[in-house]
This record gives sequence, C-alpha cells and structure tokens, in this order.
Amino acid sequence: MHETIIILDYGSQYTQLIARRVREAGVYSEIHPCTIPTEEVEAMNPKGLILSGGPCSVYDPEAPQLDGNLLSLTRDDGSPVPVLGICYGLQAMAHLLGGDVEGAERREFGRAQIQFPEGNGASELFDGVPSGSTVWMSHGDHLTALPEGYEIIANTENAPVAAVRNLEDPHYGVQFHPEVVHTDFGRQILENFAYKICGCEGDWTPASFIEERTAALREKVGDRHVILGLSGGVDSSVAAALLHRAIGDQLHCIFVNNGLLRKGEWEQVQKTFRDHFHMDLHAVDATDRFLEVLDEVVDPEEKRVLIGNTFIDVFESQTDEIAEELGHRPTFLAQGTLYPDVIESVSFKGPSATIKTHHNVGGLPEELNFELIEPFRELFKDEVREIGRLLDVPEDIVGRHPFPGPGLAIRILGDVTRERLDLLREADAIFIDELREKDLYDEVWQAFAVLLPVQSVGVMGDERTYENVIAVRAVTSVDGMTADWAHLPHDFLGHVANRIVNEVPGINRAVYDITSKPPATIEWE
Ligand SMILES: Nc1ncnc2c1ncn2[C@@H]1O[C@H](COP(=O)(O)OP(=O)(O)OP(=O)(O)O)[C@@H](O)[C@H]1O
Ligand SMILES: O=c1[nH]c(=O)c2[nH+]cn([C@@H]3O[C@H](COP(=O)(O)O)[C@@H](O)[C@H]3O)c2[nH]1
Ligand SMILES: NC(=O)CC[C@H](N)C(=O)O
Ligand SMILES: [Mg+2]
Repeated sequence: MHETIIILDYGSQYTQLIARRVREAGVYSEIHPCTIPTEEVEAMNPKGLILSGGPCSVYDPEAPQLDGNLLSLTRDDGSPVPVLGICYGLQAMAHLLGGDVEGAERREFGRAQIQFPEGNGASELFDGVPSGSTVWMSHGDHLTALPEGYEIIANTENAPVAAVRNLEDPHYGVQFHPEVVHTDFGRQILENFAYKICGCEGDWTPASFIEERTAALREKVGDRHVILGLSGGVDSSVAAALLHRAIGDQLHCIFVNNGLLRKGEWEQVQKTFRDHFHMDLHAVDATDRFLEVLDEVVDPEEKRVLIGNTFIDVFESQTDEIAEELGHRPTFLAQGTLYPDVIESVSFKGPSATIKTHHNVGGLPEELNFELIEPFRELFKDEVREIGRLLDVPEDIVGRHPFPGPGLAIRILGDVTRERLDLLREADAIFIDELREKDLYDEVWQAFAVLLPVQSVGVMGDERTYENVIAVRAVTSVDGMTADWAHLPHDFLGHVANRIVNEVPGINRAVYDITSKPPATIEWE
C-alpha cells in the first residue's frame, strides 16, 4: 500500500481541492466525511490527517466536532500522526482543546499578506514561503485564545492568528486556505506538510495508480466476469481500458444506441473501439425501445429517470445473452463514476438538494443484480484523462467533451421525436465541426446545440418562415460543478449561426446562451 493522507471533510467547498493538491504533490489522498469513526481512520494507517474547512461555526450546537482521539493516533512505527487543520479544521481543534473561537467583528474574505512572528520557532510548514506572500482567507470566526501548548507561527494584518502549531506534537492549523490557487505558496505549504512533517516520500503517480488498481481489480474479480456500459466518453472508455488490462476477456462492454446519440456517433464509437482495442464489444441498437418509452414525455426529470431505467433494462437483457454464451452470469457492473459524482453523498451534511438525477448515480434501481466496480471514484476528470493517455486510449476519446448519458433527449426541450432529433443532430454537428476547424474545441469544457421547439418568424429568399430556434451553448469549467459561458469570438458565432440557419431546414434562428452555472446549469434540462 502507498502512503495516504486522509482528509476529513467538514463541508468545505474546497475539500476536493485539498485532495488534488496533495495528489499533485505525489502523495495519495482520500476524502472521508468528518463523521467517520476514528477506528476506521486508524485502520487506514494514514501518514497524516488534514481537517478541512466548513460552513459551520464551531460553537453552534449543530456544528460537527472533532474527536479528540484523532489527535493521538499513532503510525506503525509508533510516531504520532501529524494533523493539519484548515480554517474550520483549525477552529475545531482549538475549540476542543480549550482555546477560544469567536465570531470576528470583521469577516475576512480574500487576500492577505502572511508574516512570521520573530521569536517563535520557525516552522517547517512554511519552508520556502516568503514573508509578505499572499494567502487566501475566507472566514467569519477566529481564534481569540490559543489552546495550551500551542504557539502562533504566522499572522496577517487582520488575523493575529493565521497559523499555529503545537509545541510538542506535529499538530498544525492555518486560518487561511493553502489549497486555493490564490494562496501563492499554497502548494508549497501542503507539500511541506506531506513531506517534511508527515515524512512522505511521494509514491503516488498515475502510473502507480494503474499498477495498483490493476492488481486490486484482478484480485477482486478473480475468475468471474464484468460487464461495462461503454458510451465512448472519457470515463467509461478509460475504465474499459483499465479493466481490460486487468482481466482481459473477462470484460464485456455494452454500447447502447439509445437513439439519443450525436451525428455519426453510433458508427464512430464502434469503429474506434474495434480498430483500437481488442475487447469484447456488444453494440446494442435499442433506439426503438428508448424512443417508445420517451413518447410524449416532456418533464426533464421524468425523461432522465425513464432513460436511466431503460439503460439498466438493456444491460440486463444483454447480460442474459452473454450469460448464455458463457454458461454463467457476469457478477459485476463497472462504471466510470468520478469524484464529483459522489461528493454530495459523502459530505457530513448528507446529500444536497437534487438538481438533476444523473442517470448513473442515484438513478440505479434498488435491487441491482450486479456488484458495482468504480475504479475512479476518488478521481477528477483531468486525472482520468491522464490515466487514459498512459493506457494508450486514443486522444479523440480522452480529449472529448463530456456527453450526458440521456444524450440529446435533455437537449430537446419538450417532446423528443425522431424529426427533432435529426434537426438537432445536424445543428450540433455544424457547431462542433466549426469549433474543431477553428481550433476552439479544446478551449472549452463542453459545447453543444439545444433545440427550442418555439417558432419565430424569419425571412428567407423573400419568403416568410415560421420555424424553430437553436440555442448554441459553450462553457468553460474545471470540473463541471461551476461553469462560465465561453467568450467565443463574435464573428465565429455569427458564422456558426449562419451555417445552422442556412443548412438545417426547420431552423430559422440561432441564439447564444450567455448564462453561467450557477445560476443556470450546463445542460438545459
Ligand atoms: N450509450 C451508452 N451505452 C452504454 N453505456 C452508457 C451510454 N451512455 C452512458 N453510459 C454509461 O453511463 C455512464 C455515465 O455516463 P457519463 O456521460 O457520465 O460518462 P462517460 O460517457 O463515460 O464519460 P463523459 O463524461 O466523458 O461523457 C458511463 O460511464 C456509461 O457506463
Ligand atoms: O452522464 C451524465 N448523465 C446525466 O444524467 C447528466 N446530466 C448532466 N450531465 C453532465 O454533467 C455536467 C454538469 O451538468 P449540469 O450543469 O447540466 O448539471 C455536464 O457535463 C453535463 O453534460 C450528465 N452526465
Ligand atoms: N472556510 C471555513 O472553514 C470557515 C469556517 C467558519 N465557518 C468561519 O466562518 O470562520
Ligand atoms: Mg458520456
């Protein structure tokens, strides 16, 4: 097993970033809810522990508290497990140990300059961090008295307590957020914690992840078989490549044509997979089944749930066929679930409000006849892309924009019909071709067309038209959780609009969506 730093999540927006920064530094890191029993943390034999920030105030009755036993964990060699509290994490430590945490008169958000007080021991946490460099603050509470045995190791103009350490044990706390990019030497600080304080040597790389997961998958699967829903998208394709490396022909991929794919996608994905991989691929054309189920369904959530269920139905009937060939039934269903898909359900506050039912998470039926395999549950899309490249997954798959499982059904507002699907496919293809042509495809996280079945009046060739509207959407994003509309060049957009209206009969108007997420979402349904 590799070195692991465990992060306990107190509900911060930035918890994921902490994990990322630590992994970027070459140390494996995993997030767990702050409610996890201490014995479980101990059993993971962590090299170090990080307590995240969080929205609560430690003195609120409802606020999650720190289990003091976490501060006396020891490692295999008997040495204490180092702890770093970030913002709420620091406040929770101080509160538990008899320090004072109070609401500050002035809340502090944004940049501050860090200083190191003379006389107090210089801390390894800040090795290589210049005095006066910028740190990022985001808090309303602050420490007004330190717990016994602690000293201040950094301050800022507004925060006399910007960082503390215990005089005996390797316990540290920072009031600012080293994990955000606005903290100039944030990476350095987390690296110092991992290497200098926790004594890590750095054994986490995407290549070692592949080795490790391959071995673990072999062990888990044994001589049983696995089916995997393959969409041709990044996550399921890289999952297929990893599983194939681990278990070879015990893997059976099922690619479903739900009738909601983009132009040429059904043929293209099959070709790419047959040309490039030598996996058992079952391409199932279930167009009629899906379109029948969707007939006259207008409500977005209803569409999503129906599509999710139909996917599972199709997987089940295909698995029956595979079982007949094999003489026994595959045990596992593999999915390319990523960390952002699960974050809400691991946070201590429990699942957040349902905005949309993502068809593969939460949308799974109660009695699923498979055990799940989700090798990327802790990773982000860019990490999965990197792993895909190492596994030789072709660039046109690894670099693809995400495409939702419910496909074009959630990009046609209202009733999904074959005619509307055809219209949308054409318009979407024009937009994507143009983005590729002008080298803009890789500049955006996702880009697509949406069919608005509202009619407006136009004039073409001196004739009156009364046709549908296409909305063109392109966004920039890091993880799909928040997004900004892409500021594409105006003449490029003009050219795309022109082509769509000229080349797609039935469309006489194109508009560009300039809302960010929040308040909108990326998809329209
Ligand atoms: N047409 C399809 N056939 C079979 N399985 C599918 C299909 N579309 C989606 N899935 C399943 O649903 C899962 C979730 O889809 P999702 O779009 O989130 O991931 P992806 O398609 O693998 O990657 P990306 O996010 O890059 O599109 C996929 O990993 C895959 O298992
Ligand atoms: O596989 C998927 N199944 C779904 O049901 C689904 N809904 C949204 N998405 C994708 O998730 C990202 C965020 O989308 P929203 O801002 O629209 O919620 C964007 O990348 C969306 O394309 C889905 N992917
Ligand atoms: N970012 C945080 O962890 C904030 C902690 C606490 N809610 C405060 O306002 O001080
Ligand atoms: Mg997809």
